[in-house]
Amino acid sequence: MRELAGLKVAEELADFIEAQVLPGLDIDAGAFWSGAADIFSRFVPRNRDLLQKREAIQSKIDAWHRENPAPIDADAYRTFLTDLGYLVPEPDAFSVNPQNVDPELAQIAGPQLVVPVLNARFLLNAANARWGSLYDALYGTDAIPGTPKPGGYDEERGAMVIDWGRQFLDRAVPLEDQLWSNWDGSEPKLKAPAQLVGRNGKNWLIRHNGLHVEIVIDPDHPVGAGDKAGVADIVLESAISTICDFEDSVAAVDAQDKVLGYSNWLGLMKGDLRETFMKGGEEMTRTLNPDREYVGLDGESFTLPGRSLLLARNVGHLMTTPAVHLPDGNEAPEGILDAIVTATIGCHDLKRTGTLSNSREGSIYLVKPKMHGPEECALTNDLFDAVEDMLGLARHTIKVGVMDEERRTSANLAACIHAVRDRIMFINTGFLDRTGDEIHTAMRAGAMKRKGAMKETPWIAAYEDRNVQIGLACGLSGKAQIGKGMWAMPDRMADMLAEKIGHPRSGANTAWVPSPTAATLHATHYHMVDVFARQDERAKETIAPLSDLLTIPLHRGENWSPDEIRAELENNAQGILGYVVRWVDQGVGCSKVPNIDDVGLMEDRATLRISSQHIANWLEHGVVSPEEVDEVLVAMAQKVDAQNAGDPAYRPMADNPDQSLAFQAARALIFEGTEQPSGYTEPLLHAYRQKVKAGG
Ligand SMILES: CC(=O)SCCNC(=O)CCNC(=O)[C@H](O)C(C)(C)COP(=O)(O)OP(=O)(O)OC[C@H]1O[C@@H](n2cnc3c(N)ncnc32)[C@H](O)[C@@H]1OP(=O)(O)O
Ligand SMILES: O=CC(=O)O
Ligand SMILES: [Mg+2]
Repeated sequence: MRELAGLKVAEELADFIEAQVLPGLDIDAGAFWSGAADIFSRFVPRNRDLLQKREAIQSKIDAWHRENPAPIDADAYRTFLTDLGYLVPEPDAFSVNPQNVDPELAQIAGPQLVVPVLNARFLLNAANARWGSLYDALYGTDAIPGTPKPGGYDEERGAMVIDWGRQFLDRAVPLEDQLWSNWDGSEPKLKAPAQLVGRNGKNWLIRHNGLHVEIVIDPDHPVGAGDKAGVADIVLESAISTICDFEDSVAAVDAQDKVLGYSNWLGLMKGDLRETFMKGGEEMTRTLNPDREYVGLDGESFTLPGRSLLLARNVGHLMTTPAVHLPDGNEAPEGILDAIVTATIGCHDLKRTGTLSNSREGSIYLVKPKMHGPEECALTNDLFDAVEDMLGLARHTIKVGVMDEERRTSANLAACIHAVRDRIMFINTGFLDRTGDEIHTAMRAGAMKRKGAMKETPWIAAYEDRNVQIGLACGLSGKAQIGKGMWAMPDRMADMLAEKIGHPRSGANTAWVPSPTAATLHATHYHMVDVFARQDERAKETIAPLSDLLTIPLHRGENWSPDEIRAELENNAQGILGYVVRWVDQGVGCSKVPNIDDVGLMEDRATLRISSQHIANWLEHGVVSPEEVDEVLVAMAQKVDAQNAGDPAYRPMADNPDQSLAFQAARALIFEGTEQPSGYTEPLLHAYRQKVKAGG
């Protein structure tokens, strides 16, 4: 550790900041560390107090439920929450006022991709996923029934893809007097002629609902050769923005991990990130795509962004990091370090020290997760003020995306938005964490419904509705995003196409997707729905009642059979083990884990929070016994071992669960679940991963 302005900073972090981050920024190392030390000294006590407040509130809620067993008296419960300060007064009517927000967030409705920041190969892919091949996305997934026949291009499937693509164009950008399938490749006469905006060589560029569609003409291409208009592909503007995630999709437990994440973010902000890897037996190097060149119909050249607008999701207020120790010897809050370092790195984009630019409007975009209520949002706001002062940035250069994913934030959403009203770039419903917090907050109220049934309960409908309605009432439309959550079945693209259109229909101008392919397919939805018109309609609605939001999803006399209980338990246990084993043993923070029906599910720390809290809740209320849980964990460990048999780096758990740190971590997440702060999984995951890294 190096002593810097009273802080003890891990060597690799100190070296990274001084040798790679600060050069080019006109910030002197001494000033940086004293600025950082000053921010820690000002914000650490407040951060700690707010964490203590979380615990104090939770223990009072626990006690109330013990004294007021279900059925819950809704009025008494609400009075209790008000007296507790859990519910705060609504602010007077106001409108948010962020300045210099890029159009990708304020004006364009389209998909938002999320990508783990520790994986440079995926990160580059994500940044480049601004544009995606619709033909590839359809051909290679279940969006089209069946699978490609092996042995080269499957013409029959190709024909289905082409047909799908033409029908999409007919719906999104119809021709005046014919179907796109009859088009001969001459200048397309669109029903709305102004939608035809330019050319790239022979390709045609169309703009609809703020999104571009490029019709690729290449008669020499195998697909274009068989097409009477020579169409080789339809390329869609897809991942309009991308969240580079330092939080729930990564396993970052020490200075080494943090520096890897920060250095990838630096590569993105400077535009020089590159990664070389083997794919299909060949070495390939991936870099960031340049912007795209077009010629307008008036003959004037113009460019369009070649890359997704990039945001960094910092960690929340809870965790501390061994990368920096405070003068009192304690670890520093990781969220404060993230704010300082990711914003400093963002200055490379503002100063254009590299070749490519991210924010054309000169903003730095940081997403803040897992905040509980307005005081915690105010902490973030003041912290970002302090970071701006330290870096000499104009006030509100750093924008914030507020994840509405904790119950105290949903219940006080207008006040939360008010706390960051001049820097807000989005609110969104992180329904996965939010479900975890729903269970944890009401842990002592009774046994929860099964996980699947939870989606049909009043609280979640009210949560989704209120997020849009309150966002609109606070004036977010046209200024910031109102977003929806993740599609967590990365291989189920047909289902996604059928269901996720519900997000733009709900008035959301973005929704999360797990992969570039999903981004391209989800982009088609924003051609079907005019989101801003939907927002105008929804702005007239009455806001869904808080009482629905506060209705706890308790089991109500459903007569679960032993088989149903077992199935629920097995499903949760398998998901936990399948995810935790890769996190703890291999440092993989986001995985596709097959569920009991062999559907690959995206698992991250938020889905783990739900599964572990759910079993903890059933244990607490005697729906399952500790012995049953232990027995199921061992049985599921065998299953997970079998699922990973092809991975040479995998360490089996079932033969000797007592010796497997991964198995022990999974078990602790359940058996110590009621005691974990807000039901979060990161304290235990970090502790076990650190043991593995230490050679344990
Ligand atoms: C509740 C929440 O907080 S949700 C937010 C956190 N979740 C996420 O960030 C999800 C991000 N997604 C992922 O990490 C991955 O898609 C997973 C883990 C779900 C699946 O990963 P895999 O099993 O490796 O995916 P799969 O084999 O289907 O595809 C891999 C290919 O897709 C690409 N890919 C997959 N996901 C992404 C992504 N999010 N961004 C960019 N590229 C991606 C990879 O680059 C790779 O392509 P390449 O070989 O050309 O590099
Ligand atoms: O972060 C997203 C969530 O659903 O949780
Ligand atoms: Mg979350």
